[in-house]
Amino acid sequence: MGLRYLTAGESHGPQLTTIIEGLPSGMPLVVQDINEELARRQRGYGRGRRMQIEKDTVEMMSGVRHGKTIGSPVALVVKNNDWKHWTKIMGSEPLQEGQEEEIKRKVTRARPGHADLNGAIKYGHRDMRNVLERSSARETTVRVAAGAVAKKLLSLVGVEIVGHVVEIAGIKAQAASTLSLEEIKERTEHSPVRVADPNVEQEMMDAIDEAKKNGDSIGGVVEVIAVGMPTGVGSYVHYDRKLDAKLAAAIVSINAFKGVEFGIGFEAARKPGSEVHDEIAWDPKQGYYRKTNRLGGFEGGMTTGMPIVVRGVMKPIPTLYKPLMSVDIETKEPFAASVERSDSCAVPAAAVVAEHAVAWELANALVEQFYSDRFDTFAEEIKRQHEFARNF
Ligand SMILES: Cc1cc2nc3c(=O)[nH]c(=O)nc-3n(C[C@H](O)[C@H](O)[C@H](O)COP(=O)(O)O)c2cc1C
Ligand SMILES: C=C(O[C@@H]1CC(C(=O)O)=C[C@@H](OP(=O)(O)O)[C@H]1O)C(=O)O
Repeated sequence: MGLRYLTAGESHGPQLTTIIEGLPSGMPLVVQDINEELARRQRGYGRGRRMQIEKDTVEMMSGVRHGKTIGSPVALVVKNNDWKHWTKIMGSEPLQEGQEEEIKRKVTRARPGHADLNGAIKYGHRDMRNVLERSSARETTVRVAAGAVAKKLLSLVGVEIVGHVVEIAGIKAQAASTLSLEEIKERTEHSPVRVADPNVEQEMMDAIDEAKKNGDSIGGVVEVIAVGMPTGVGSYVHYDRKLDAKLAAAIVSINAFKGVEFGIGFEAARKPGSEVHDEIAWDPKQGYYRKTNRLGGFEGGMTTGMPIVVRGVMKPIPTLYKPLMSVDIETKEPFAASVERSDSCAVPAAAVVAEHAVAWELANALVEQFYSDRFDTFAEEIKRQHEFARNF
């Protein structure tokens, strides 16, 4: 038994919804736990006007009573403020005769890099709005809401997690490996680009301004660090039980993410084994540990007990105010792609999304491995695993 969640909702529809199942009963949870994370996702330099329209907050519709989970599914809703401007275009009622052209705002010129054309062909939509409404990263709002619940569970069993930006458009932050997780949290929380290295902050902001001015977009790299996971979570026995593989899928599932690495990542291809693998040591206080953490907290699909370090690369935003060429699906003529209101860089926001995507997978892995219907016994099992590993 693990956790699962679904999301529903269009970008300009009335609301986004998530239903989370499998949380142990008796876990403390309040809306503020989630709202703080939603606010973090909304901050970040480079976003378009939509973020000024929205002020994402969650309504808890089920599964929590008097500040604690009760074992039943937790349903969370985030209303779209923008919906009021889109009720005609996005309404569920059939259109009246003559209304079609007036209100539909049909999208027929696919944006290269977005889901428009493939989605239209797949589902047979002549209006690509039917695709973009759901492929939009607006959905990451409720993924963060579900991830915030996971983060809460993790914090209650001693696992802390942070996501931050390490590169934007080729501008690299100094490695944060010398900083503690707390320091990274503190430094990045008030940084407009969510970067721990203050020396590159302005340069990154300038690059975003420049891209915006040119009607272009830029991408970057985010890093998520998690500390406090017990040793031996995940498994080597089967491909679909490897926890690093699940984290990789979670990162690439985020809109516009194209690659993942753990620890020194792709650098491992260029180094001998003696400079990649982490020597094992033991001391009476902490038990086994690695002298370095180049593999980013995983061996054999299982946690080593060292910090988990996972990075993801985000491509530049596909919607360009100076659009690339495309084809109109009505006429088959070449046309500049549609321009929808858009961000020019969403890497800082995506760092928060990645943090929550990883939090979800870690919480799920703990629930699967230390399953209990009750939160108190679940938390005790995790404590026992820490002790077991320490005394092994
Ligand atoms: C936080 C966030 C904000 C995004 N904002 C935009 C945007 O404003 N305009 C856009 O075209 N794409 C935006 N994207 C990226 C698209 O959603 C994404 O490229 C698209 O769904 C196609 O999926 P793929 O790039 O993963 O193939 C955003 C992604 C994230 C994570
Ligand atoms: C709404 C969000 O991001 C959106 C993601 C997105 C896309 O194509 O992915 C396109 C833009 O939508 P809109 O045209 O409504 O401004 C972004 O604002 C959000 O992050 O909450």
